[in-house]
Amino acid sequence: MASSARASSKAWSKLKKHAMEEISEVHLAELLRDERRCAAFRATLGDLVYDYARQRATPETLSLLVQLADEHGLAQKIEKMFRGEPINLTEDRAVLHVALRAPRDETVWPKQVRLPETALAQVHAVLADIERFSGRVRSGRDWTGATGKPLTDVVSIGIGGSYLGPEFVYEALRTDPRASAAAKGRRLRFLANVDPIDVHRALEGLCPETTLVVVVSKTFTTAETMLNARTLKHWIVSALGDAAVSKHMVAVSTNTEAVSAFGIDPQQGMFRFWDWVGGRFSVCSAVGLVPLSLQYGFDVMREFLQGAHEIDKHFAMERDWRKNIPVLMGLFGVWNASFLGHDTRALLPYSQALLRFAPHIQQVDMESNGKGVDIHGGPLLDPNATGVVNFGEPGTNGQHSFYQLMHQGRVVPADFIGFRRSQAPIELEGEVVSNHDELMSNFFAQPDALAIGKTREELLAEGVPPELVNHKTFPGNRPSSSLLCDCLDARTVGRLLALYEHRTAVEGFIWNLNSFDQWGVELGKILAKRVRNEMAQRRKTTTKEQGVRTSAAEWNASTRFLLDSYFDPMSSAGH
Ligand SMILES: O=P(O)(O)OC[C@H]1O[C@H](O)[C@H](O)[C@@H](O)[C@@H]1O
Repeated sequence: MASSARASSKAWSKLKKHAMEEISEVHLAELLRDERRCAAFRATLGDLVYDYARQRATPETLSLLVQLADEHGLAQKIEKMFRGEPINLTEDRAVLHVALRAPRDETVWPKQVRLPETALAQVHAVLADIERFSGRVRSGRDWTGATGKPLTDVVSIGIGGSYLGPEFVYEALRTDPRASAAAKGRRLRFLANVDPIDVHRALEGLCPETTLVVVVSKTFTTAETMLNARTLKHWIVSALGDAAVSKHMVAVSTNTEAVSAFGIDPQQGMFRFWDWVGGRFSVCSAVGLVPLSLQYGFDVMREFLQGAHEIDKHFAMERDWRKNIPVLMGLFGVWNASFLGHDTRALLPYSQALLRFAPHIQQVDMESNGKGVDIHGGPLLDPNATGVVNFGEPGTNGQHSFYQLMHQGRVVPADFIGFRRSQAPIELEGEVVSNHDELMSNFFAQPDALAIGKTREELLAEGVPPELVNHKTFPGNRPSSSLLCDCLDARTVGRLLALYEHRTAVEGFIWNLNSFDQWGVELGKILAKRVRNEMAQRRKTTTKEQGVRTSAAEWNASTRFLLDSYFDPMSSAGH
């Protein structure tokens, strides 16, 4: 497929040529002087603005990217996803996270993108359970701890997709006035890492009597999560006895048997999701909805789902790709990686509340598109460009950290995200602007500094000493997009999530890879199991008298040395 897709994709070769012969010759400073282009290079959806005038692209580039999307069957691929066809071929699974946030009556959609009725029924049955359960716990009366005290604190155990998204949403809403009022008197903690330090931190200041533990794991076999779950079970049981588990622990999973074997009654304390929800796309399932509804109440979370759904609808229904925001984001992602050769990109939200957005999108994107073969196991369409390195940090913090490299070092395409209003405004008398306006001044300035830069001539005209001119030159021509929304409320958090989920899907569809499996995480797990077995063995047999048994021969010399040194620092002395 890979080579034939490339051969049959006229747009691919045209884009290569266009990038080399035309785009390499134009500078963003020049492109930004074209008012008509600037006016055309933006898309809006309600209060949300996506401005891509600072992409290194001309109207010709955009036409070719649209052609590329069509040649790669983007519309058909999106349709298959919404209809629930098993597009995750290696696992023979549908990819239906969009059903998690669709209203119950969403079957009125055109049939090309009609979500399966059974999925919608399943989703809404679980949502009703979550609404009921979270209401009971939050009431402080209807579901209490084993000693009758209200469960005011929640520890959500989970890792990867069962952690990153919920934590991003938790942080994003922590300072939203409505969500924070609803969370009054409640605490939500996340326990992800198997590092015992994380247990210590998650439990700091908590008391078993008032704590509810939510064990979140799609498979209910993930080593880290299960050890942490056993650790907290022990914490609860040793304080309150075995019977307390049914009041203090619930599970979110697809694996009923394992939940039951762990000691949680699936009838009473399990919230289901399904194999058609990928871990990193599961925030809108019970994975996020259980802990977040406990913290912020179901009504707030309903708005979050509505926000995500708005984008889903726009993504599925807007067939003019020039107006479809997630499609544009994906097309520029492909353009920057495959045609302009940038293998890194930055996510720069100008909101401290989005501090965990980049880590979540890192998983969404890098676990999805960091692949070595195409969807059929053949060579990749673009072996150099799939799997972009994503990183990010809220502005303005990042400006005082890694922006130096972005301005004068490597070219890192960036997404700037800003808001018209702050979640928590401050206006000081005597200051020229509000604190939020101060923040946003940077949101508007940085993309231009990256795009336009500063020339030698300008510097010399300003009287910069000649020996400093080279140091102070900014080459510019560094691409970015700007997303501007009203305010970071639950609805907008949902919209941001869906935009970035779909960006990844669009890129995967164009690159023709499977964005929905993750075989690359398996080998490390298998090796860790072997090491664990060896460790258990050694801990058993190592005594003072016997000394440390040396590592089994199955390890290479380096691993053998490191293992020996871990067990006995003296063994590495002299090396
Ligand atoms: O939800 P779980 O089954 O515990 O899986 C947790 C995580 O671990 C796996 O290794 C995958 O890399 C992730 O995609 C997944 O989200």
